[in-house]
Amino acid sequence: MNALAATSRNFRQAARLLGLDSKLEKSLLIPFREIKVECTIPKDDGTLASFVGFRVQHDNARGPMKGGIRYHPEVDPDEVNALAQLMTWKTAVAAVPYGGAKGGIGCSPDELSRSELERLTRVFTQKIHDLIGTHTDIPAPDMGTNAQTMAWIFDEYSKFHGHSPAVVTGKPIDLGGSLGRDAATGRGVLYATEALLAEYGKSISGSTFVIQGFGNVGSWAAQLIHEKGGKVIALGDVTGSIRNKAGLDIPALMKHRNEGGHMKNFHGGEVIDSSELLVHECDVLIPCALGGVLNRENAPDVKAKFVIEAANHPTDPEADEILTKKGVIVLPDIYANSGGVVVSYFEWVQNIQGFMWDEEKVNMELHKYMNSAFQHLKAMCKLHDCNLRMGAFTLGVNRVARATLLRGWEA
Ligand SMILES: NC(=O)C1=CN([C@@H]2O[C@H](COP(=O)(O)OP(=O)(O)OC[C@H]3O[C@@H](n4cnc5c(N)ncnc54)[C@H](O)[C@@H]3O)[C@@H](O)[C@H]2O)C=CC1
Ligand SMILES: O=C(O)CCC(=O)C(=O)O
Repeated sequence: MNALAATSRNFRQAARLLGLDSKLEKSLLIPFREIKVECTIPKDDGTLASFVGFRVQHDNARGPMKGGIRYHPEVDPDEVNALAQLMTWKTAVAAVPYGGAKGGIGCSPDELSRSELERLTRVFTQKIHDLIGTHTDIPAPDMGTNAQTMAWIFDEYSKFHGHSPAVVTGKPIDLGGSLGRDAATGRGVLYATEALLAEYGKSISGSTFVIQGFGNVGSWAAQLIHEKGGKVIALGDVTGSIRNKAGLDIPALMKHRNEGGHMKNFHGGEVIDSSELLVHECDVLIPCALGGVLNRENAPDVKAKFVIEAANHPTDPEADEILTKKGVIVLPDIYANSGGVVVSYFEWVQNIQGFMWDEEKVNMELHKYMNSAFQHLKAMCKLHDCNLRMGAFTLGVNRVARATLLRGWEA
């Protein structure tokens, strides 16, 4: 089942639990707007290269649409659509005043030079600049993009609309980025994991972790878990996977990666086959890379007691059922990885106010938002006698449905 079918299925299940009117259900599912643009750039060698860029704006009942931009070869319209829909429920679960959107360009960022990436980002921005905006749709980083990408979008957009730092979040600090945004998704994952483990009388320091992905989300999650005394015993990325039963030295691994080193060349761990990573023995498994990595093939072999969905849509519905039957507790993406969009909201607020918060305030507010969302999520699980995924979906969908009904449809 592809990401869109899976996300829509979860939405429909939640709509049924909430007893939503079928017409409202249909209207909430259809995206507000789908944008597809051709982006042609001259490569450094003078030849032309064409790419397809997407932005799906799913819903704006609760506020301007919000969501990242992904650069990855597997970006396709259905996936972007699913990710945009997830953003609508995620911003509602997090209780930030936004709707949902997502964008992407089908490309391999590792195979493009910095200047090619800059040209591609600027062309994409030229094609969508009149459809995004501080109070319309606010992009942010996702897989394959980063603060530099956001700086180029901000600069290109500002050529058309004047100085507009709040049109994107996840910017470099020097351009109005928020302190703490770079770490925010990983930090949110830490707070969410702490809240979940506490329900079972467990803690970070007494647990072992396996992490897939060592980019923005995975490396921050690993570092913060390591600082809290958690033992990261296996870790993998696109360059390979490693393990160390005594716990990997995460700061040393960060240094190794920052110097361009591949996983398999890191001396502090034993190389394992990447197919072993997700089924490795551990207390907590944290996928922080691609979607659909937990599926019916590997789910029966998962040994973790908890799965924290730091990636978007890492568990397909078949795997979800298998894991539930096995008694594995899955903390869903629309709550677990919401720390990024929460601090994006703080960045947007700071840009609009023209006032910068210190990092302590950012982290303290993030903690409050993550804990409050967890309490609301638990309450929905109790009310609807459902698992955490349905608890999160009913929480998010109900808030968006209420906002939609209050706004009405009169022309
Ligand atoms: N950056 C953010 O603030 C947020 C990101 N997310 C989600 O978190 C996930 C990761 O995003 P980022 O860390 O931002 O991306 P990133 O581009 O910084 O890092 C991606 C990581 O995934 C690894 N990876 C890629 N393909 C892989 C494969 N086949 N097997 C194993 N590892 C692989 C890469 O090596 C890299 O370590 C995505 O699902 C994204 O949608 C969710 C919320 C916010
Ligand atoms: O920070 C944001 O606005 C959105 C981040 C994102 O794309 C996500 O949460 O999946």
